[in-house]
This record gives sequence, C-alpha cells and structure tokens, in this order.
Amino acid sequence: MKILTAQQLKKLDAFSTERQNISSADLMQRAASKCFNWINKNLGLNHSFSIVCGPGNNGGDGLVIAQLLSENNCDVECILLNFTDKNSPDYELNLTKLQKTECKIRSIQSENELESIKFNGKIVIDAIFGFGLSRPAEGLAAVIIKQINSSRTKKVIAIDLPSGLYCDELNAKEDQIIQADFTLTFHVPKLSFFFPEGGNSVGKVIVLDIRLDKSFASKLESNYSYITPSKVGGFLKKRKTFSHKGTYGHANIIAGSRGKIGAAVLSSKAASFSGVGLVTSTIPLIGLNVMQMSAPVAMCDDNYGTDCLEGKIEINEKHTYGIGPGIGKSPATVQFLKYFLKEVTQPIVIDADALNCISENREMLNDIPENSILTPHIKEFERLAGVTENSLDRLNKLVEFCKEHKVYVVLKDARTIICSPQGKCSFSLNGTPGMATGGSGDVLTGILTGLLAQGLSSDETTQLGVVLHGLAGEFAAEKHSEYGMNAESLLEEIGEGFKMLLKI
Ligand SMILES: NC(=O)C1=CN([C@@H]2O[C@H](COP(=O)(O)OP(=O)(O)OC[C@H]3O[C@@H](n4cnc5c(N)ncnc54)[C@H](OP(=O)(O)O)[C@@H]3O)[C@@H](O)[C@H]2O)[C@@H](O)CC1
Ligand SMILES: [K+]
Repeated sequence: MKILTAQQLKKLDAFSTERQNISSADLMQRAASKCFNWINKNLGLNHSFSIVCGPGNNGGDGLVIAQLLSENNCDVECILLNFTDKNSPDYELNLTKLQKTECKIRSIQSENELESIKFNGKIVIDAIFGFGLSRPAEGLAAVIIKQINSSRTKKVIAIDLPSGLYCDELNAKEDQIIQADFTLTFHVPKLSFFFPEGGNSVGKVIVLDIRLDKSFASKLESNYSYITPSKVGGFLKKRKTFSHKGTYGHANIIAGSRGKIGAAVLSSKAASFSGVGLVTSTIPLIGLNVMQMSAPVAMCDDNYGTDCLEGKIEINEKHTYGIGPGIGKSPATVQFLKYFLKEVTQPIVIDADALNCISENREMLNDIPENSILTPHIKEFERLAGVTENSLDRLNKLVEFCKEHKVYVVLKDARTIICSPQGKCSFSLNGTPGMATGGSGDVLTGILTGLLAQGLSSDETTQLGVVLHGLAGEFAAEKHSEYGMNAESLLEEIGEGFKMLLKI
C-alpha cells in the first residue's frame, strides 16, 4: 500500500466522498466510528475518557468519538482548544451535535485555564492536530501536550497522528509531540512514523480502513509503500506433496571467525527454519565442532582458513550465498571476500563485516552481482554511503545508492526500510524493541538467504524476510517479554511467523 503525503490524503479524501456520493461529514463519522469500535473492542468502555480537540477535522473526529462514547453512557469529557475562531465546518457541525448529548464540554482559551484539568487515571484521546499540522505546536497546544505527556494517564490514544508530529516532514528535537500508547491512523501509516525523529511518539500503530478509494490511491505517485503480512504471505510458494530436499534450494552461509562462530550458528539455523532444502555453513576450521554440535542440520565446509576465512572459494552455481556474519575484517578475509565477489554471479545476501570490508575497499562495490541484498544497520550504511544528517537525507542516499549499484538494501532499524534497485522504498511496522540485541541481524541474514535459495525474487525475499523476522520478534516478545528474549528466541518463533502468514 502506498504511503501518501498530507496533500495526497486530502485529494483522496475529496475523490472518495465524491465517488461514494457521501459528504465529508459522513466520512468523518465513518472514521470516528472505526476509532470508537476499536476502543470498545480493545480497551472497553468502562473508563474515564478525556478527549482533547483542536480546530480542524482531527478535532472533528474527536467530537464524533465523544458523541459515540456519550451515547454509550461513558464517563466522557471533551476539552476544546479555542486558539482560533477558524474551526472547520465539520467540526462546527459535530460540536452542535455533541452539545445535545450528556458529554461534559469545556472550552479553553488560555494556558491558566489548564491548571484545573487533570488527566491522571484517564484514557486521553488526542484529537488536537492530524495531518493538517502546519507549524510546530506552540502556546496553548504545546502546553496541553506537555501536560498530557507528564500526567499519569491510563492510556493515550492519538487519532490519525500524535498531535505535533508532522505527516511527511521531520520534526525538530525540541518540538512538543503527544507520546501515544496507540495511534489509530486512517487508511495508511504516515511517513513520519518510520523515522526516529518522531516515530517514538506513535506507540502501537493501528491502521483503520475507512474505505477510501483504493483504485484512486494506487494511481497517486509515491516512492514509498508500506508492507503488510497480508501482502507478503502471497509470496510463499506452495510445497508440493511429491517433493524432496533438492526441490527447495541450497543456502550456503559464509560466516564466522574465532570468537564469532555464534553468528554463523544463528544465521545457519535461521536459514534452516526458512523452508530451504539444504544448508551448508562455510566456516573457518575453528568453528567446525561448535557448528556440528549446535546446528546438526547444516553441512559444514571448513576448507578455507583456521581462525578466519581465507583462500579462494569454489563457487557452486546451485548454491545461494549469504556472507558476512562474524567474519571479521582480517586482511586474509578481505582477500577471501574480494575473490568471492569476483567469482560469484548469482544474487547474494551481504551482511555485517562483509559490508564493513567493502566500505574499506570500495572497488569491491563494482563486483556485487545485480539484485543482491545488502543488510546494513544505520552505521554500516553510513560507512558505505557516507554520513547522513537525518532520516530524510538517509532515505535519499539510500535511493541513490541502490540505483547506482543495482542492489536491494535492507536498512535495519526499529522500522526497517527496504530499497530496490529502482529506488522504491518499502517500510515495515512489524518487529519489537526486544529485537534490539546482538544476533538479530544474523538471523535476518539466514532467513533472507534461505528464502532467496527457494527461488523467490530479491524483491519478494526482502519483503517477506523482513516481515517474517519482525513477526518472529513479536511472537518472541509475547512469550518472553521484550526484556527476556534474544536472537535465539527469534529462531524458535520463525515457525509461528510462517503460520500467521499462511493463515492470512
Ligand atoms: N482523508 C482522511 O484520511 C480523513 C481525515 N480525517 C481527519 O482530518 C484530519 C485532517 O484535518 P485538517 O486538514 O482539518 O487538519 P488538522 O490536522 O485537523 O489541523 C488543521 C487545523 O489546525 C491548525 N493548525 C495547524 N498547525 C497548528 C499549530 N501548530 N498551531 C495552531 N494551529 C495549528 C490549522 O490552522 P492553519 O494552519 O490553517 O492556520 C487548522 O485550523 C486528519 O488527520 C484526520 O484526523 C477524517 O475526519 C476523515 C478522513
Ligand atoms: K491527533
């Protein structure tokens, strides 16, 4: 699904109401009903609700949610921020309707009036600003945002976007933004959700389908899209009854050096849980016993070096290679990598120290086969493509890099970004902060190599692999918490990830 700018969302909104022959107020009613239903189903109605409304249509959504809560006999208070008299028409219409209900309404003109408002113990619904934010929140809006953020609220639910967060621009560090537990966003997540500059404020993102015109949306120009489990589930190939290990490809994980054999084990095991027919681990001799004992499913090729990989590898055209986890950067390994890249012609997966060796020996960039998949984290990417100033600068450099080198890059972060050789970027919302531990990346390399080996294209591999890895993380966090999980927990949950993708 395409990620759209605020301007495009406005166009889509206008087109959809015209096409469906409904008014903009009807669309607002639909959007707000979706929010109400989500709250009812997931949090229940037995709470004290405080709804804070700004002057635009985001505030209008808040007013309709207040009506619905009030009609359902909830304890609800609506706070109107009157910093302008230019309220939107649908806001005015819904305020008149709300005034006919039992809902308590308080109109706030100045900062002193905020002192009497308490958010402690309440569910706060943030409907101050949505995608119409045109400048940083200041004055009354900034003060109330600060007050909500520092209160002991039960939960904060942001409608469409946390107020103060831009839709498709970067916020400055000092900007006041609502820190939401949940963001109920309409139609599609917004670009800013994927960047660390504001993305920490969104909490858990719930995308609500408000039936905007999908065919019109698909024709809008956007370089960015959002990957969902339901989209990538379709990339999985059906396994045939009469099939054997040779049917499903051969992943060859080139990894490890003295003290870093664990990386090779994690990658090889992850590959073996990805549906691939066969796994070979190409490791230095030092890792042979460890690998054979901890990953008996993997065959070992220990012909290249004792403590680290060295020498000239013989390329097998039938193998799909993933190279890098734990290989180190010793001069012998750099030579090994140089030779490998010169010889290999099929797309490969390149991770970790292999990327660091390449950034220090940039001529190797020219030898990377087309459509290969590079999986740097932000620091590794900056070593390859240069230091970046912020997320938007990084995104632009990412597009340039992928186009220039005709490769896919999976830029690993809390919100992983995939960029294709055509410069198209896909974003995933799957994953959890519990995955921010050593070895998670090695697991991703294994999954990607295993999927690529099964004949999926690089495009399918990156999208499916990133979502699957994120789902495995979510299942691990559910079982062990975000604190009590590690990269090995991900391995155990890859199967649950597959089960979910197969159900959709
Ligand atoms: N298509 C969809 O997806 C649907 C969208 N819907 C909803 O509409 C929302 C977008 O509504 P919107 O366009 O009215 O803008 P919104 O965010 O309410 O704010 C605009 C107001 O705030 C003001 N303002 C801005 N910044 C300010 C600041 N820093 N400090 C003070 N004031 C500031 C601005 O003033 P101005 O910039 O004109 O001076 C204007 O008065 C969207 O997020 C979603 O919730 C649903 O109802 C239905 C389907
Ligand atoms: K909001």
